[in-house]
Amino acid sequence: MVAMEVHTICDDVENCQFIVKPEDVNLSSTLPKIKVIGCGGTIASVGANSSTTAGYKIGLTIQELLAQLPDLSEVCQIDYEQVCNLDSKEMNEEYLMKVYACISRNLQKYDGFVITHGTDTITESSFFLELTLDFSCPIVLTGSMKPASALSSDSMMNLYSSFIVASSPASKNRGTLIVMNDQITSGFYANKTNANSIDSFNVRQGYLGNFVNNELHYYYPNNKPIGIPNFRLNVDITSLDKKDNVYENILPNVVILYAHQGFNCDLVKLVEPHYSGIVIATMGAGSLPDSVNDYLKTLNKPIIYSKHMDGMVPKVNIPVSDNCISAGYLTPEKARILLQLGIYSKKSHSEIRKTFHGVYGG
Ligand SMILES: NC(=O)C[C@H](N)C(=O)O
Repeated sequence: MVAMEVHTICDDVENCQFIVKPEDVNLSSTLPKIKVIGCGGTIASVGANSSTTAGYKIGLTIQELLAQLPDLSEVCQIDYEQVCNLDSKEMNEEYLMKVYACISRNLQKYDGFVITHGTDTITESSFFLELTLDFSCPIVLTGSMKPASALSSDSMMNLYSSFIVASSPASKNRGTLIVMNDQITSGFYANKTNANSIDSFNVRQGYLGNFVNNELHYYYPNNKPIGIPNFRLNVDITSLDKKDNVYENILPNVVILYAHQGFNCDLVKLVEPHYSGIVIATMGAGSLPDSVNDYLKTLNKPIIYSKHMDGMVPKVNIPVSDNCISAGYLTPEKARILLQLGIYSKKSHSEIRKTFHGVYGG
């Protein structure tokens, strides 16, 4: 791994004014108390040199990132916890549950949370946390598209603006938020739309607000997206991140299949016995060959019809069968999470259908 010099604005990170250890959070201070949870991603990564924007490695801890921030001592108190330090392609149920447990345990103690995360799967995590946590405080997820070591990296600015957003009372009751490239987006709606551009988190539903020169502007009053169900997870949040393997296999297995010209039942038959449910990224707005639809109707498990581009799947485009359900506007990745939670909560096919309908017009 290539070492990067960390330019520390606080000479003594351990004792600097706004970064504190969890046990040192001053509960009587009137400044908002923000917990930052480090998960890794490009925001914490280092390239071979300052022009490198690919092939970089995760190289910075959350503490090292915090050390590069401008002074926030008049804005908030920050403490940190490194839950993992990974490219988000390695994020899985285990790490997601650790993040869930960390926030659940600390909800009463903090005024807001910032999660640093790889952008490839940041919207899966924001969507999962939205559906499983019962919260009104700001939960901000951020990442970057260029490594922290790159010229014009978006890494530190995204992190900095996330603290401003998480510290503001105006950010309460808006659900999970993704703060990237000066834009504030709903973590429920946001999708990554480009693999390279720093302006990647565009959403049809619009940005919630903007961040310019330390000023935070929301375009709409505080509100969460409509119809979001809340799933109660029956997990021990106190011991969840202490024991090994406690958090594995909590959620049922759901697979995503990607349809294309010539798609047939072969792959479906191969994977079907191993999964509790299947999401299919269909062609267009729910299209699958008739032979595949006929087979899927016979399965005694939920099949979610999603699209693999922008748009939605109207109900009339999919087979009329108890187990065949439209994902509405949901991407296949988010449909997978919603289906996992539905099956975990022992919902019937018609209850799962209602959930998809309510959450995103499925
Ligand atoms: N921009 C990024 O963060 C991409 C990186 N591969 C990740 O998801 O961890």
